[in-house]
Amino acid sequence: MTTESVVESVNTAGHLMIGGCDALDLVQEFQTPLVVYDIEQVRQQVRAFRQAFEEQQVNYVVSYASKAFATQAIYQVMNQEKAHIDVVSGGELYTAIQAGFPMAHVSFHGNNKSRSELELAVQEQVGVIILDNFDELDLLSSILERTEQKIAVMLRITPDITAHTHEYIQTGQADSKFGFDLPSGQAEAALKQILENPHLDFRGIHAHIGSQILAVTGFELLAHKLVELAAQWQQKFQCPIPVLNFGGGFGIRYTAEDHPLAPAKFISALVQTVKTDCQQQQLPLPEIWIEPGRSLVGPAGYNLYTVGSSKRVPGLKPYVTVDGGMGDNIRPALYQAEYTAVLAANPQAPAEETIRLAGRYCESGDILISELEFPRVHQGQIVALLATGAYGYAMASNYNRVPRPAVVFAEQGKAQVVVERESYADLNRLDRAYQNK
Ligand SMILES: Cc1ncc(COP(=O)(O)O)c(C=O)c1O
Ligand SMILES: N[C@@H](CCCC[NH3+])C(=O)O
Repeated sequence: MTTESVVESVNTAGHLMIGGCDALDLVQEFQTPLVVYDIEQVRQQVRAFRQAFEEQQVNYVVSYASKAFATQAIYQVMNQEKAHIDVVSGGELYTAIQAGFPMAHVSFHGNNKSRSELELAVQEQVGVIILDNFDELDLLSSILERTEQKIAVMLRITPDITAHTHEYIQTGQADSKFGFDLPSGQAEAALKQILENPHLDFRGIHAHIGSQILAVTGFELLAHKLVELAAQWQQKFQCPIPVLNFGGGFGIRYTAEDHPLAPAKFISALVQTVKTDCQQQQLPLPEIWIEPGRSLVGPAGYNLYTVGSSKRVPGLKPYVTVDGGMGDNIRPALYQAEYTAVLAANPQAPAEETIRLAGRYCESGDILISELEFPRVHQGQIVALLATGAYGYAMASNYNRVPRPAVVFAEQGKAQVVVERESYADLNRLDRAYQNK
């Protein structure tokens, strides 16, 4: 991919700017590898989705799929922007509690929620639990019976819509581990159980078709499917279906080859389909919920690295290695995900050669960008990987016993650490000597 096609904001010195801060100043202050978020950009994305719904004049919820990047600070930002969140584990839920996030605005997802996770969700009275399977339905029912509590639930169905994206991030195909199957009648059987259970308050139907989706077609198909199902169920069981939740999956631009749609395009196509179908089916218009993860935080994230060693062999594409890699961004190794990078000191510098931007981890597959047209770079220069804000830090590991980077939020020229850089001592904090005498 080419750097020329990337337009990033620069200051008068020609340096990359993130959230009004000079990227080189950020490196000076916080070192590398460093994860930086332009928080205004996050806010703008949330507002763009909300605005798109406002224009359609429907009741809606934008719920941030926090698996994309789950920290107390981002939960605070989402709350300021009136977004709900969805969590998929006790850990994310605990983080949201610590952040003071309103529990009524939390949806709890997951295909194997444990007893203790469900107990925590019930104790905290999260807004809604998205039921994924019969075992969970039984487990939750037993907890509620014992505690004599009630909770709102939605039913996640497998929509059998195959999103045009990487196989590993497809979730809506018929043979998926997520959700209740429709053709076999299992989803309907689950609904009956829910409606018969006085501890469960049925809020609606959920489905998610996949991630990094760049066209509206899948969402329109999903809208047809969920409205039809809602109409059938309402007629058969006389139950209101207050909410249709269409999940997330809205794609973003990683490279010049990606052409994502603006939130307004996705939302108007989705809402228009729901409105038309509801009218045809004589179904009252439900609340429309979405769960964007990647699209809210992805574009706003930057991974800053320092160039270390290079390997240049005549006839072979050079390896230029940075001080991070698959430990802070597993996506290239895991999904062959593509990224764009720029030189922080001069994002507009013309390309001089095609390199492989390699990571520092002991894996041949630890290549962040396998074909990057780039200026000739030297040790000590700073490279910024763009659009790393979703599923980057969130999927970070301590592979090779490398501490995870710090995370900084930059907004209006001010920068603040929101996750400290791990130290070697942090890595050893949970280790215990082996007492084998
Ligand atoms: C149920 C559900 N909702 C929302 C998301 C968020 O997806 P994305 O980050 O692509 O918007 C996912 C992940 O794919 C998901 O499984
Ligand atoms: N982790 C994936 C997305 C997972 C979506 C979860 N349902 C990615 O980086 O693209």
